[in-house]
Amino acid sequence: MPFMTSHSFPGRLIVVEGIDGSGKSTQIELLENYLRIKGFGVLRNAWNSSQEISPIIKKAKKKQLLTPYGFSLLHAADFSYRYTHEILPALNAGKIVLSDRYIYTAIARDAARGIPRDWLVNNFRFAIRPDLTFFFRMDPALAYDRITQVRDIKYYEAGLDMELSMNPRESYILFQSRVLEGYENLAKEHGFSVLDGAKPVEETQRVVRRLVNPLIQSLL
Ligand SMILES: Nc1ncnc2c1ncn2[C@@H]1O[C@H](COP(=O)(O)OP(=O)(O)O)[C@@H](O)[C@H]1O
Ligand SMILES: Cc1cn([C@H]2C[C@H](O)[C@@H](COP(=O)(O)OP(=O)(O)O)O2)c(=O)[nH]c1=O
Repeated sequence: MPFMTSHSFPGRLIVVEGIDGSGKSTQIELLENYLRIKGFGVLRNAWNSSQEISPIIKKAKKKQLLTPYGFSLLHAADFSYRYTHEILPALNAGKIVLSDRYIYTAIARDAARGIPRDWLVNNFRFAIRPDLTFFFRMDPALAYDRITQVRDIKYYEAGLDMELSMNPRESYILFQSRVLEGYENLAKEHGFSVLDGAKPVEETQRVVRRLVNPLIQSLL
């Protein structure tokens, strides 16, 4: 069964992927502003953000109740809820959906926790192929330094549950290097638009807009 068929909705699905700290939120916010100013209908949609499921994930995090499988299924439930009730309706209405992370996050990140990749891919067989996927490639050490300039690193984003190292920086680099490997394989398989997350924000956003423009001309 072909994995992730392309879609025939009038809208466009644009995805940003990359490890924590690679610049996804920064770029997607700039792109959203750019598109809204040009008069496009835009829906920005983030990983782990549904009203229905993300509170459960938050509670489970606090108590560290679940295993990687448990969290992977909760994140998949959150995604399928948003996909059905937010993403598809927006695409059907001819909107541009900006997805801050997509199923690739689960495949790369949960596989880095030892979950079989085929099982993960199978959980998301229903999802359509995005029209454009940006992957902000980033050295984990640089990403760590960026994040910790503005906030503390999160327990799970550093992979501290994996007991790779007691040192948060070392753990982050080891865990996110595994996630990065997962992304590199997906980038080849799915033809991601790979950008250098270490480049200046404005330079990257210029490239992002240059790649998005041809995709949305017919929506004008
Ligand atoms: N190209 C860049 N150069 C320098 N700092 C950046 C760049 N892009 C983002 N940042 C900063 O790095 C931090 C993480 O960026 P963010 O967009 O939140 O990453 P992500 O959403 O991928 O976790 C933020 O403080 C942000 O301001
Ligand atoms: C909170 C938690 C997350 N995870 C997994 C789920 C996610 O794939 C990954 C990242 O967790 P986290 O960064 O907290 O989740 P999110 O960014 O989706 O809000 O860690 C566990 O395996 N066990 C846990 O207890």
